[in-house]
Amino acid sequence: AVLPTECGENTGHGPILLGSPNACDIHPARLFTHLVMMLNGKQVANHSTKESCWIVIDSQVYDVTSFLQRHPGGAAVILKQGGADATAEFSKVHPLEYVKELPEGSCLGPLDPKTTDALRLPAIAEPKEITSSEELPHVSLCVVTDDFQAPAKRVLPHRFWTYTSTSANSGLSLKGNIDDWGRIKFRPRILRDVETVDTRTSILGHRTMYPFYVSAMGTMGNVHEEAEYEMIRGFVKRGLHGVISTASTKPIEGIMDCFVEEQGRLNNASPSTLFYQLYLPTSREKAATLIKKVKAAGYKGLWITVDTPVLGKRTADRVLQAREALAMGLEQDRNPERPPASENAFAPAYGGRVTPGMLSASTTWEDLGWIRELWQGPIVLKGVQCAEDAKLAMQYGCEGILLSNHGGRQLHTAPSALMTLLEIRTYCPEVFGKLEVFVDGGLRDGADVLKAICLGARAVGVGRPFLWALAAYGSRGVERCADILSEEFATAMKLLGITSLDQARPEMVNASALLNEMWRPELPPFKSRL
Ligand code: HEM
Ligand SMILES: Cc1cc2nc3c(=O)[nH]c(=O)nc-3n(C[C@H](O)[C@H](O)[C@H](O)COP(=O)(O)O)c2cc1C
Repeated sequence: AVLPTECGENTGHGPILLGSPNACDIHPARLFTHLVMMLNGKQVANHSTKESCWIVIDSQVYDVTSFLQRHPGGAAVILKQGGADATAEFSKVHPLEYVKELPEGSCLGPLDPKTTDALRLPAIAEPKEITSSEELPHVSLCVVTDDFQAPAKRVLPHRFWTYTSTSANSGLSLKGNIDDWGRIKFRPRILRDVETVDTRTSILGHRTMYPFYVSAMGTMGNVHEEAEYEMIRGFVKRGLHGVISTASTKPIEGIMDCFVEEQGRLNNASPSTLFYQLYLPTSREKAATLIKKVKAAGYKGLWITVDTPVLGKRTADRVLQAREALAMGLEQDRNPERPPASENAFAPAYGGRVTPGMLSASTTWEDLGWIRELWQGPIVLKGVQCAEDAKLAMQYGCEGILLSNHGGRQLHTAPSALMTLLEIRTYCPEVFGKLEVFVDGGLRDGADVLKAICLGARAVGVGRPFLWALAAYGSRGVERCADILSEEFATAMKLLGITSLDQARPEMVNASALLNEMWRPELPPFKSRL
């Protein structure tokens, strides 16, 4: 028998090494074969149909035929890679360790590195409108956050643009988020000395330069190859905090390492902190493992997303997925409403599909008990949308609540965060003294942040503007986006007549237009006196 002799190398006729860093779990029945031969690129290239689909990931060959219809992201995206090296495409959306989730026996063995030229090329990826950032307007021409949209749209493949820019159902929640900021007006004070202003505050005890932070956004690898790393490089330089998504492209620990490295480069002068956004998997064991990992990595707060027991209806993504499936000859792509029974350990990513095992729809308030025991740090509920739940969060001892409708991506016609903020002010103002209240959704102008602060919010989360800035200009864009918001914010403070955030008062804004539409408990039946 031929035994493994060396690590990670193929001599052409020698054995293949199990235990090499990228060796997969080869089915025992195939073990012997794998000890003596590698797979040839030409052989792999012959398996590019839905009847037999092989792909290469990280130098290993996988038979994914049976997995095609079970892939939560749809069959078409994998079939496009049939007979080809899928590593690049795969790494854009999943950590490499995801391959372990393929059905047992899928790994056929290593690819002979001398035969990679014989592999198929993946079906042509959607061309970007432009390929070089030099063709984009100079970053300094972005003077309001909306200016990042057009460059991002040009750089991103259409489906990723769609994924980031659209929302649920007919898009009314997203529109409401954006519009409501404009419906609150300032009531400025004059003739106060506003020569210098202090824009600093703290979030969960961590100092920040400005009362806004970068919202949790999944699968950033779609918008920039350095994904979360590049986003971090931008916002740490500006002293902002960031919330890292469970659905991140890069691993939990890698993201923290990048953060620490960036901090080191700045001589630890940036007050930035990383928090972690948690999507609770259905399996408590998996959830516990994840929480322990997050804690060990050093994240400072757990932001549990509570507005996503299931994924909202991402209409535009659905259309694209149906088109893509048809283009690959898959008339019936997997019905998004009927996910495969198998469970997997990963975060919901994107694409508007239901992802089995990754979102617990049965979570209740009582679950906060065991989560807290494991986590033992500050907890923020992300996605509180009415006064009653704000009060419950207070009673359950949460350190914070984030009023949010998930950027309009979840419940159709869900209230904007500002509407919920007003509801809380009206029906349970005691909440403000007990926990920190954050808002997000549709914030595009730094001046608007100040309205939320006047109404009692601690800070505002900003999502898409940072994502688009990252897509078009990398960390430079993120810095620029932070600069735009901070300059607008500081200017607004001066024009409103305040020099520090503790001077921001509810009477400095006129929220009557929103208050008129705010929910009210049903009045007793009206009795006519006539
Ligand atoms: C190894 C096992 C795999 C697992 C467990 C897995 C899991 C997932 C999950 C959970 C999603 C997110 C769906 C959503 O939230 O909408 C997804 C999407 C996606 N996956 Fe995979 N995947 C695997 C393999 C692959 C492979 C081999 C490829 C090929 C390159 C791939 C490419 C993609 C793409 C492009 C999407 C986005 C789909 C869309 O936008 O509709 N995945 N996958
Ligand atoms: C592309 C994209 C991905 C997102 N991914 C997540 C996520 O993984 N987890 C989460 O809790 N919220 C996620 N959100 C919601 C944001 O955290 C935030 O609530 C929202 O984007 C704020 O609205 P804005 O984008 O209009 O600023 C995502 C939003 C977008 C646009």
